Amino acid sequence: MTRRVRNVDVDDWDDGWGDDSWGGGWGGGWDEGYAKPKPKPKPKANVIPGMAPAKAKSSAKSAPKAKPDAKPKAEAKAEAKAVKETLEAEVELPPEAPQDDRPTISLVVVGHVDAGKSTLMGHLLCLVGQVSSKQLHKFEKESKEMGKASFFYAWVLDEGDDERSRGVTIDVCVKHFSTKSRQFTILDAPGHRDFVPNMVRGAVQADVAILVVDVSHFEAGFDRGGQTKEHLQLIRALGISNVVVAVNKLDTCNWDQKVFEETKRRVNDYMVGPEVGFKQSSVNFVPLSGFSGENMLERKEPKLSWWTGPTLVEALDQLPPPPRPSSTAPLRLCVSDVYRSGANTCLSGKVVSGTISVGQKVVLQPSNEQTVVKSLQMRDAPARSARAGDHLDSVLVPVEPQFASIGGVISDRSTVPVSDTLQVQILVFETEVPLMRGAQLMCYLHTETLTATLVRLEKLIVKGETQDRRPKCLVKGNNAIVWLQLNEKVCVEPKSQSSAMTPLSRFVLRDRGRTVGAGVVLAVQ
Ligand SMILES: Nc1nc2c(ncn2[C@@H]2O[C@H](COP(=O)(O)OP(=O)(O)OP(=O)(O)O)[C@@H](O)[C@H]2O)c(=O)[nH]1
Repeated sequence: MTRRVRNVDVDDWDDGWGDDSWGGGWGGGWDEGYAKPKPKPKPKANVIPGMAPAKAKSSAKSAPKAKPDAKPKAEAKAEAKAVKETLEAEVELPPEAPQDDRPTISLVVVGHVDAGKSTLMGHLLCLVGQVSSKQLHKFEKESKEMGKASFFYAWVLDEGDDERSRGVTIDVCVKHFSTKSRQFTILDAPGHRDFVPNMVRGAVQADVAILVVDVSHFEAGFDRGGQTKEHLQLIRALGISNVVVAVNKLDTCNWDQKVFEETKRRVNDYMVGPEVGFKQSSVNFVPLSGFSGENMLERKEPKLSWWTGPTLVEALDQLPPPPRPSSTAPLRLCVSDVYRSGANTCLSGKVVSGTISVGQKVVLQPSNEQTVVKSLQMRDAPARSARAGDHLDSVLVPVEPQFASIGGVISDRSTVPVSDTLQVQILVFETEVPLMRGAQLMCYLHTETLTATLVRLEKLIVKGETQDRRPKCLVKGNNAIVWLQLNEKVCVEPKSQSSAMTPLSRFVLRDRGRTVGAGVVLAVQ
C-alpha cells in the first residue's frame, strides 16, 4: 500500500473537531507516513483545497514576522483572498431537496448465470418509469442488430460493450428506483462463476437480496456446479438476512403451479436448512416472468390466477427497513469505485454509518488523506448530505486519485483500523483439501480483493463453546478462530468495535474458484 506524506496545516484541521479528534481510536491520529503536526505558522495557500477559508485567513494573519523568503504581506493577502474565493466557489451546495423519509434499501440481485437477473431488473426499471420509451426502443433496435434481441431489457443494466456482445453481466451495475414506501438501490451482480468476486462486491453493499431462479434450467443452476447455492451461502455469510426469491421464466412452463411449488420447496429447504440457515419469516417467494413482466408490477395472466400472494413490487415494498446505526455513529463510507474528474477525484459507495455533507472535512483511508467534500451526487441528483444506508453515485473531493482506493473508507475524525493481520472467526464451507496452517486463499473483504495466508489456527468452536485444543486443520462445517495475514493493509472494523455489523468486518475466502469459508473479523494487530 502506498502512503503519501503531505505537508498539511494541522491547526486548520483541528478547528471544529476538538483537540482529541485525532488521538483516540485505531490507527487514528497522525500515524505513520503522515506529516506530524508542525508548530504555527505555516498555512500555505494551496494546501488542503476546500479548507474553511476564514481559518486560512486568520492563520495567515497570525503568522510570525516575515522570514527572509516570505512573500510581501500584500501579495500573501491577495493570494489568501484568491484561495478563499476559489474554495467558496468549489463547494457545490445544491438547493435544499424536500425530505424523503422512506427507508432506503440496497438490493443485490443474485442467481445462476442466465437466470434472468438483468432482464428482470431492466424490465422493473422500465415499469417504474426509470427508463424512457425512447431509450428502450434504442436498446431493442441495437440488441436486434447484434443478434441479441432477447437481451434488450438486460441492456438497461449491462452497459459494457463486452457484457452486451457476450450477453453476460461482468460488473456490478448500480441503479435506483422507489416504491410507495421504500427507496431502493439495485446492485445487479453477475451470475457466471468466473465473476463471483464481482458478485461479492455487490453483495457486501446490500441489505437485502433478490435471488432469481430459472425454472426452465432449475437443476443446472441449483445442483453441484450451479451458482444458486454458492450465492446463497455468500449473501448469508455477508450478513444479508432477507431474501425475495423471484421464481422466474414461469412463461416457459405455461405458468404451471406445480413447477412453482416444487421449485419453492427445493430452494426453501436449502435456504432454511443447516447449511445457510435463513429464517423462514425472512424468505419470500414470488412467481413471475422477468421478460413478459407478469406479476412484477401487476398480475394480468389468467393462467397465474392461482397466485394470491404479492407482486414483486409489493413484496419489495413490504420489506422491513434494515437496522441502521444511530445517526451519531462515526462516518463510514465504503468506497466501491474511484475515478478522476478533472482536478478532483470522484468516489462512489455506500454510507454504512454516520452522515456525510457537502463542505464536511473527511479522511480518505487507508491513505489518511484529509480533504473536504466538494459535492455529493445521490440517486442521479445533487445532494447536500447523505445518511447511513444511502448509496452515493459520487463524492467529489479535491485530491489526486492515488489518495483514494476501492475498498477504502471515507471516515470522519474517528478513523477505522488499518491492518494486515486479522484475528477472525470463520465457518468452513466446501473444501477439496482441509485448510492447514500456511494455506493461501483469496480473501474478499468488503470491496477489497486480497490474498490471505492462514498463519495460526487458534481454537475450534463447537456448539458455541470455545475448545481448548488447537486444531491441526479445518474441514467442512468447522467453526474456528484463526489468524489471517493479508498481502496488504486494509481498512477493517472488528466486530467488537462497530455498533452494528458492517461490511468492514465481514469477509469471504475462496480457493481455486470455490468459496471455502466466510467469517467475521474479531480483532486486528
Ligand atoms: N422466456 C423467458 N426468458 C427470459 C426471462 N427472463 C430472462 N430471459 C432470457 O434469459 C436470458 C438471460 O437473461 P439475462 O437477464 O441476461 O440473465 P442474467 O441472469 O442477468 O445473466 P448473467 O448476469 O450473465 O448471469 C436472455 O435471453 C433473456 O431474454 C423470462 O422471464 N422468460
